[in-house]
Formats: sequence, structure tokens, C-alpha cells
Amino acid sequence: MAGRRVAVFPSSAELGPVLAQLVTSRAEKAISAHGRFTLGLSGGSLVSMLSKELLALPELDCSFTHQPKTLLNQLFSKVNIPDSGILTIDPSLPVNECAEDYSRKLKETFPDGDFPVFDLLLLGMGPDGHTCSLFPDHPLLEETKKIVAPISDSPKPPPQRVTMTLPVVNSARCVAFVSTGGSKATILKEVLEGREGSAFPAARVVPTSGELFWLVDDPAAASLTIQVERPGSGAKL
Ligand SMILES: O=C(O)[C@H](O)[C@@H](O)[C@H](O)[C@H](O)COP(=O)(O)O
Repeated sequence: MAGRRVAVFPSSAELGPVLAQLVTSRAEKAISAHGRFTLGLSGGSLVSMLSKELLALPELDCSFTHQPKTLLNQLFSKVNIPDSGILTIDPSLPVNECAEDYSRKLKETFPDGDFPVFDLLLLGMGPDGHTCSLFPDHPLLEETKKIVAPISDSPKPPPQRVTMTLPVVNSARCVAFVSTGGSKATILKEVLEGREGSAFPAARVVPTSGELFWLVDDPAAASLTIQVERPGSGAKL
């Protein structure tokens, strides 16, 4: 890993522009290095935060995780992405087929190597420490071969989901968690300051050779004792 960076902002209002800057800077870097930019998005409040900030981006080749298209419309209305550049799950399929279908789409988009290498993954974390649909103590955390897996016993509704696996997440060139609000304070401390090898799924996101950011607000960071960065709203990460 290139080193974890924890950046704390007074509120989402200051965090949002820095998140948008991270997306644009990693997009520029990716496009100049290999001619396209691949972005994976998880659920939660990320999409609406991004849609407020991203007014214009270069044409992007994007892949989105388990987001129904309706949720993404507000984001897509702000950025210039051709339909062919957007990969979504097909929720009309039974969950196993849905995972296979999405896995096939990803393999077509990322034909090289065992696992897709996203330029940037933006992730959220639930109050139980889950990320993507990787839940604490679930056997899916040990998956080493699949790139997308079905889950039929999610502790959080809906019970049936599909998720990217940890090897995909940890292959990314850059992963950024976004976590805001006081309800995240306890779990954030556990994940960022807990023992080595903590079982929380979010703590197992440690990109093999990519960057790792945690972008959080003051209420979420309230219990942290580790050293953090406090970038200004115009900061570049
Ligand atoms: O799949 C889901 O049930 C949610 O999308 C969930 O995983 C979400 O990403 C986290 O709960 C963080 O969401 P917030 O950042 O909005 O709290």
C-alpha cells in the first residue's frame, strides 16, 4: 500500500469539493497513463455528494457497482459519460445470475489480469463496519477467486445482493472511503485504530499497491486519536 491518509473536514460542505478534486485528479492521471479512467462507486450518500460537486469531467469510461441506474441519474446528468461506459447490475436477474452477469461485464471491461484494476473506488462504510456488501464475519470475506459474488443472507436489507470481492477492492490504484456523521464515530475508531488484522470488512481494505484515503467529517472523527490531515476546502489530495 502507498500509505493510508486520513483527512478530516469540518463538514460535508468542505469534504465534497476535495472529493470531487480527487476524482478529477485521478481521472486526469489515469487518462494520461492509459487512456481511460475507471471509477467504481458503492452505495450510500456518496452519489448525492458527488452529484453536487461534479459539474464537468472529461469523457469517462466508468463502472459502477450495484447501483440501480435511477440512483445514478442525478450524477450522470452532471457528467459526460456515454451509456456504453456505465456498467450496472441487472436487478431483474436471480442473484446468482446477476453476479455472473456483472462479473462477465467487468471481465469484458478489464480483460487483463485475474482481477479488475480500478483507477478509483469510492466506498462507504456502514455502522457495523461493512463496505460494499461485505459484512462482518461473513464467509465472502475469504473469497479469493471471484471478482463479483452473490450474497443471499445479508444482515442488512435487501438480503439478496451482489458485491465486488475484497481482491478486486484491494487491486485498485486508489480507494477512498467517505464517512460522515456522528453515527460513524465508534466504528471509525475501531476500523482505523483497532488491532492489526481487525475483522471489520472496511479495515480489510488495504490496497496491495494503491493509495488509501479516508475522507471524514469532524463528527465521524470525534473519537480518533491518530494523527490526521486537515486539508482546506481547496486542497488537492
Ligand atoms: O448497500 C447498502 O446497504 C448501503 O449502500 C451501504 O453499504 C452504505 O454504503 C453504507 O451504509 C454507508 O452509507 P452512508 O455513507 O450513506 O452512511
